[in-house]
Amino acid sequence: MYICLEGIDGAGKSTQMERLAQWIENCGLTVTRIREPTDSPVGLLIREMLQSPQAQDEGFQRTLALLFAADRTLLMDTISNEKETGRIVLSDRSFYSSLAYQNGEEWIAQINQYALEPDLVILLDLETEKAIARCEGTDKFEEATFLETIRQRYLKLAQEHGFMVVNANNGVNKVHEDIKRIVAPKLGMCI
Ligand SMILES: Nc1ncnc2c1ncn2[C@@H]1O[C@H](COP(=O)(O)OP(=O)(O)O)[C@@H](O)[C@H]1O
Ligand SMILES: Cc1cn([C@H]2C[C@H](O)[C@@H](COP(=O)(O)OP(=O)(O)O)O2)c(=O)[nH]c1=O
Repeated sequence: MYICLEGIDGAGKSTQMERLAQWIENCGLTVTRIREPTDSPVGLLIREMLQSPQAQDEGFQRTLALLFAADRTLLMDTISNEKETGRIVLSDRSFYSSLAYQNGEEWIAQINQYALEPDLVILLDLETEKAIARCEGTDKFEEATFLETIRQRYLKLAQEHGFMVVNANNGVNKVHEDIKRIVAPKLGMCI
């Protein structure tokens, strides 16, 4: 099963990924953790480019969208193989991040046509002000108005694609419990 956590910068994806992975492993299942952008040369290039002052320029954004699509294409064989062997793939982000952060829905869908759809997407919905407070504003993507736009796009995607939405404004343990309640029945596990 391919499970993905989505949400704006600072929503708690990395924190919850680790807790969820440990809980699933403690229940005796094998988990493969992935994240986007990856640690591949493409992913490292993306992270470098995100620091650029031009990160939000339209042309730059098109290049980033292509790089994000290329970066995730490298993951697809791994995800397919892990699913075939019955392992759980837990991902921090997916191609839905490109639909939320980059512009041109049809084009984004086209360049991501080889991206696998997660079997379960959990959106960590966080108030933008809290996200800004949690992030050091390390890259251009962490500006309040920009993040609020992204947050609203995620909520629209959630409605269109059946994401499970978790209130990420709560404490870490409460968010973790809410995520477990969603994942447990999908994996035939008890909480
Ligand atoms: N539920 C929470 N309440 C308060 N702070 C949190 C919560 N979840 C995560 N954090 C903190 O917010 C920051 C961003 O969390 P992180 O998991 O890295 O988010 P993301 O991966 O979505 O950017 C970290 O400093 C983390 O310790
Ligand atoms: C995967 C992906 C990430 N991003 C953005 C979201 C983040 O601002 C940035 C780096 O992702 P990430 O390291 O996950 O940031 P964070 O942990 O703060 O959420 O890249 C896109 O714009 N498009 C994408 O397709």
